[in-house]
Amino acid sequence: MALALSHVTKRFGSTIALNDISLTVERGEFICFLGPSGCGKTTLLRIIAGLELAEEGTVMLEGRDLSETPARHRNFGVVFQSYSLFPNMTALRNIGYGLECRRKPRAEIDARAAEMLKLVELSEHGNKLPSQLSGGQQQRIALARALATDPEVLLLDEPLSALDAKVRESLRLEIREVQKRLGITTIMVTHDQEEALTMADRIVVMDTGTIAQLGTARELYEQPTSRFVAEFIGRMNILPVENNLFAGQQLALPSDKQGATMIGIRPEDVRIHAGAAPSDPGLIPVKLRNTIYLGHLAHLVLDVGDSGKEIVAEIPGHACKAIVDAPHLAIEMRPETIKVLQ
Ligand SMILES: Nc1ncnc2c1ncn2[C@@H]1O[C@H](COP(=O)(O)OP(=O)(O)OP(=O)(O)O)[C@@H](O)[C@H]1O
Repeated sequence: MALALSHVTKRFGSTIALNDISLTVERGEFICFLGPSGCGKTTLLRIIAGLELAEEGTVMLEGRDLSETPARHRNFGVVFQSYSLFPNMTALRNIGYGLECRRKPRAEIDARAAEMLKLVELSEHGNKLPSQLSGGQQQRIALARALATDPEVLLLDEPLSALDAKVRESLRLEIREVQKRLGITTIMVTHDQEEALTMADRIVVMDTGTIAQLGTARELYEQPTSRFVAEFIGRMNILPVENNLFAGQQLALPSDKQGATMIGIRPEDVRIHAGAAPSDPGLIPVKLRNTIYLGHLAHLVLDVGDSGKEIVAEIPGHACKAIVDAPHLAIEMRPETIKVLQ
């Protein structure tokens, strides 16, 4: 294990920014802290970086307690949201700056800066000033600068959020590729679930200073343990259940899910039966309120009987017409697709 946080707590006045956070990060792993604004993800990253002090708890790197180690001696590479490059220095000098501070020989600095520039595929831009580079290029220089000192851990604080969507998407893949090639342990803060899902080995979903759930993208999507996570990762229909009944219909809940009061079902798991007789057992009659056609797929907004509840179903775009034209519609919720939530 590379990094171990145990019982980290941080308050700002009466605000508890972090409440008893414990987690471990494996060597070479890419971890994302994901959560809504104010949940504490930046504070946690800053505590790991040594830019903020935890009131309680410890941060250990490879078994060493970092509590007494100031930020500049932690050998972490950090990239912030704003590129924070020195505007009067060329890309190459920006990259080599950390090595200059460490008083490395000039030849070593130049060679390393050129190597890092190549790594982020900007070799032909080394002599440009930041103002002569695009936002995406500046952020790649910032990444190269963070990596130049050969840090033990790379910390990324919303590094892509200032960039437009297209650049962001290509940089996601590029950062991930560089991270994998170097095998560097990396922690990234983001509030963008898609970013976390596409980049991270494991995701720490945070909610008001606590860890709501920690897992791979697939675990979080397929087995969310709470409503918060279920709604934060992907789309989820949240439905109230009483005595295994939903909207007056008996649900076929498996034995370990009996007694649930709230269930979730993903739109793509809601099965539509077009033309089904309303009384078919196991089916719940619905009425189509709205169709959102997105080309390869469509979202159907369905009213469940007279219950006042709605369910969103996702279907392939080509199946849309038959459903819209059907005289009766019903949905089926297969037990294995139903998630019990708290
Ligand atoms: N320096 C500070 N002084 C006072 N309160 C702070 C300070 N820094 C953070 N907070 C509070 O601590 C909580 C966690 O803040 P933090 O910046 O870590 O959240 P975040 O999840 O990174 O949010 P965002 O996505 O908006 O950056 C918030 O309630 C915030 O207002």
